[in-house]
Amino acid sequence: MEFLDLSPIARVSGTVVLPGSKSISNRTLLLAALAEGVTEVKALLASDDTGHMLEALRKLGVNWQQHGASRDYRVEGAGGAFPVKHGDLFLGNAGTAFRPLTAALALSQGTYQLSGVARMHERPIGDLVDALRQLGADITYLGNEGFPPLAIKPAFPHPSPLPLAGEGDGVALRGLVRVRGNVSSQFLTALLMAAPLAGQDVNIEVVGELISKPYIEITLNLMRRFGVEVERQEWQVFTIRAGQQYRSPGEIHVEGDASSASYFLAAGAIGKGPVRVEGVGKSSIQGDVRFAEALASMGANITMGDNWIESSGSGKLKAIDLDCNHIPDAAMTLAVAALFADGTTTLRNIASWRVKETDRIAAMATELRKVGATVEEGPDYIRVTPPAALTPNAVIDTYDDHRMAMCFGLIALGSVPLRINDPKCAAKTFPDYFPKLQSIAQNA
Ligand SMILES: O=C(O)C1=C[C@@H](OP(=O)(O)O)[C@@H](O)[C@H](O)C1
Ligand SMILES: C=C(OP(=O)(O)O)C(=O)O
Repeated sequence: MEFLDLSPIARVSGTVVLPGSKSISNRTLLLAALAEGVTEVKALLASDDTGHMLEALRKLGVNWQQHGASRDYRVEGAGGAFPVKHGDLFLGNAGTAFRPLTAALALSQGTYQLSGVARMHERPIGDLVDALRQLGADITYLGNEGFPPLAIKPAFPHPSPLPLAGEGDGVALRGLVRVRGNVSSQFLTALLMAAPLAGQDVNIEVVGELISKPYIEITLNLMRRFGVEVERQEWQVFTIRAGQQYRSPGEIHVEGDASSASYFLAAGAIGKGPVRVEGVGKSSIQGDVRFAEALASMGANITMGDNWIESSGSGKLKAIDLDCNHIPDAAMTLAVAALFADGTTTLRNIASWRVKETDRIAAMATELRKVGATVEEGPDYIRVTPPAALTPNAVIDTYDDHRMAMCFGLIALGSVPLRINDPKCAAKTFPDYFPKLQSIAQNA
């Protein structure tokens, strides 16, 4: 197993230009592929997750070119469903590729198989498949019921009317789809983005609580930029009227990744700073910019411009008790920052951590204990009490989870050396994370 030995970091300061947002990159690629016209995508994220989406789109007959070695791409939209009507797609562990492509392909009148890494085959997709079946989709589980891999066949004889879903239980809207919202918001995102392919009005009703709501805002924002309006009643019912077609906005600039920003902002607060991240700021459409608020409540000094955020601090943080449902990814950074706090930190409403790249509540608890923390875990929370002094030379396992690798890198700021196993798993969203962390570090 490859590993990375980190020396103690005495302090950090400097500026980091962020890689592109994963969530915006993969949504933009898919919408550009389905749109009429050519989209110039600027500053796309280069990582495993976007690589899987690009590769899948190529196989599905979508032409795209990278401009030289830049992060800029030209995508020729198919003007509707995918041109290639059959194929096997391998999507790694990229939720933002797997879930939205499942929905778009289920409404593309073709025969496809979708698979991923072993962990992707343990990540639930049943709620999305149930919802797509209400629209007439023909989807079969090739492994365990409710999980990838999936086989998709042509849905219904296009453009014949869809079945009347929901009849008999009080609602009889044509094209009514019900989807559960409490496992992953990516299911609703996937339905929303694919809805214009259904050839009729689609009403999506969210059943139960909707988690990770800010990601739905990203979805609606990008759909709007590609010319499709969604009518909504709060977080409950979303209507996509028939007759709308994605149209290229010409050019889309991908913001820096706000979740990736969290590691450097936390570093600035723990390692004195100032650390500035460039690429996200006040005008960001990503919910994870609100990580900065959480860090401020731990005592960090935060300043923000339209396109940058800066953090600094005394090195000592205040413990917090926070509902993190709106920032599920950046909340992992808070769990490690909690090691530098003056008491017990509780992060609540994070049940979705258990079905992501690994069981993140269990993984976080196990690895934090290796550096001496006292950790209590529950079905949907984690409680971290820091030790008097961090245990040196911990060997941190990363569970093929990019965020485990990235947030545990911050432990070097606690004056201890440590080893990170399999640091290259950071490539899911941030291939040069560790060099960038070193670039702002002054070693002790
Ligand atoms: O839609 C998106 O881009 C994402 C939604 C979130 O997932 P959940 O909705 O499953 O919490 C988040 O954790 C993931 O990294 C990206
Ligand atoms: C949950 C994550 O990824 P995915 O898009 O695969 O769901 C993540 O990046 O933290």
